[in-house]
Amino acid sequence: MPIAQLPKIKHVRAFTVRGGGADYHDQGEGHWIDNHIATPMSRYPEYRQSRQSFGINVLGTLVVEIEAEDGTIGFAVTTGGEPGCYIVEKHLARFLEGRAPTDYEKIWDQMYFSTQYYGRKGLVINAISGVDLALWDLLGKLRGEPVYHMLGGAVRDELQFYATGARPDVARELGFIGGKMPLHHGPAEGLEGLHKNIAELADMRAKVGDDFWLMWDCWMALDVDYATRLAIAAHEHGLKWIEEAISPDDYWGYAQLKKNVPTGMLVTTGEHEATRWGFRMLMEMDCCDIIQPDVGWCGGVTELLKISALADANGKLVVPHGSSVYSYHFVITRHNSPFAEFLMMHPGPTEVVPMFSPQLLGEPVPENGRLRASALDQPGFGVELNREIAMHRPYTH
Ligand SMILES: C[C@H](O)[C@H](O)[C@@H](O)[C@@H](O)C(=O)O
Ligand SMILES: [Mg+2]
Repeated sequence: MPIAQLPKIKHVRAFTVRGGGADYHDQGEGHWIDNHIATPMSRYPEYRQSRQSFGINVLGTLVVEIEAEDGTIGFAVTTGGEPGCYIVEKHLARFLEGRAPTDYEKIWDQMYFSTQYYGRKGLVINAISGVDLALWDLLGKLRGEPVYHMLGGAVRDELQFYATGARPDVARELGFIGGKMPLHHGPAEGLEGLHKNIAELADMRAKVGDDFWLMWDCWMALDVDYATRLAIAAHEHGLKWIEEAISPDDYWGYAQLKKNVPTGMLVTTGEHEATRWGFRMLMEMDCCDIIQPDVGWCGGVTELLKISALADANGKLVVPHGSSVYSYHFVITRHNSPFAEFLMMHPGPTEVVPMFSPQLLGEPVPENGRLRASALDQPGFGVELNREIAMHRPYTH
C-alpha cells in the first residue's frame, strides 16, 4: 500500500469580518449577551451597562484560510481581528507554507516558541489557534475525513448540551440539560446587587423546577469574598456551578474559592486560559472542578489534545467554552467531556440559531438539546465559509 502523499501547504491568508459571530464578535443592540452583564469593568459605572462600551468587540472576528497546492482550502473562525491578521500573515505563515499539512505538531511548536517572547496567552494564542484549526480542517478535507475521526472517533453516539443565555426556562423547553445564566451584578453594586442576583436565580429556579441544571457565568467580575457569599446564598437554589468568578490570573483565589463554596457546588473556569502550561497551573493548584478551554483561544486542537490528557490524568472534566463545531468534534471523542456548551446567540435568547452566523454555512445546531455524531460526518469541521460576507485582508506577505 503506497503512503498517501498529501499536497503541501501553498498559502496562508488572514481576514477580518465585522458583524455577527459568537461571544466576542459583533452583536447588535439589545442582545442578551450585552445587557448589564457583570464584568471586571463594572466597577466603573460608565462601563457597567454594556460590554461593548469598554470594547469587548474591538478585535472582532479572525478568519484563517490555508490553501494546499491542489487548491483545497481549510479555514477556521476565531477572535482576533486585524492584529490577529498581522500575526498570522507576518509571523506564523512562514512555519506553514511549503510544509506538509500532517506536520501540525512541528508547526504548532514553531508557532508557539517563535512568538513566546510576546505571546503565551490572549491574542497571539488566538491567532495560533485559528491557524491550527484551519490546518485540521484542511487535513480533513484532503483526507475526506471529519476531524473527530482523526482524533480517535466518537466515544458516544451523540452530544448533549447545556445552553448559555439569559433564558434557561426556554432552554429547558428546547431540550437542553441545563442553563447557564450571565451574572448581572458585581461587587460594585454592593449588597443590593447581590440580592438582585439571588432573586434572579430564585425566580429562574421556580420556573425550571428542581432538576434542571442552573449555573452562573460570572465573567471574571468578582472577588473571592463576593463569590463566596454569592455561592453560599445561591446554594439553596441549587446552583450547579459558579463559572469564571474571578480573574484568570488569580490561581490562588480560585484555590481558596474552591475550598469556600458549599459542598456539592462546582467551581469552573478556563475559557480565558491558554496552553497546557496554563491549564497545568489550574490543575496543580486545584483551582476548579471543570476546565473550560475555548479551542479557538487555548491553542487549537493540537494543544487541546494535550490539555485534555492532563485533565484526564487529574480527574477533571473538560467542557470547552462554546465554539460550535470546533469543540463538538473534540468533545465527541473524549470520555472526560461528557457534555458540551451551546451558546445561544439569538438576541432573546428564545430560539436555537447557529453560533457563528453568518460566517459559517452548514453549521449544525442541537435538536432537542442533542446532536448525533453522524451530524459531524463531513470532511474537516464540516462547515464552509459564507463567501457572501464582506471579508477584509488587511495584510499580505
Ligand atoms: C456573558 C456571557 O454569559 C459570557 O460571555 C458567556 O457567553 C461565556 O463566558 C461562556 O461561558 O459562554
Ligand atoms: Mg464563561
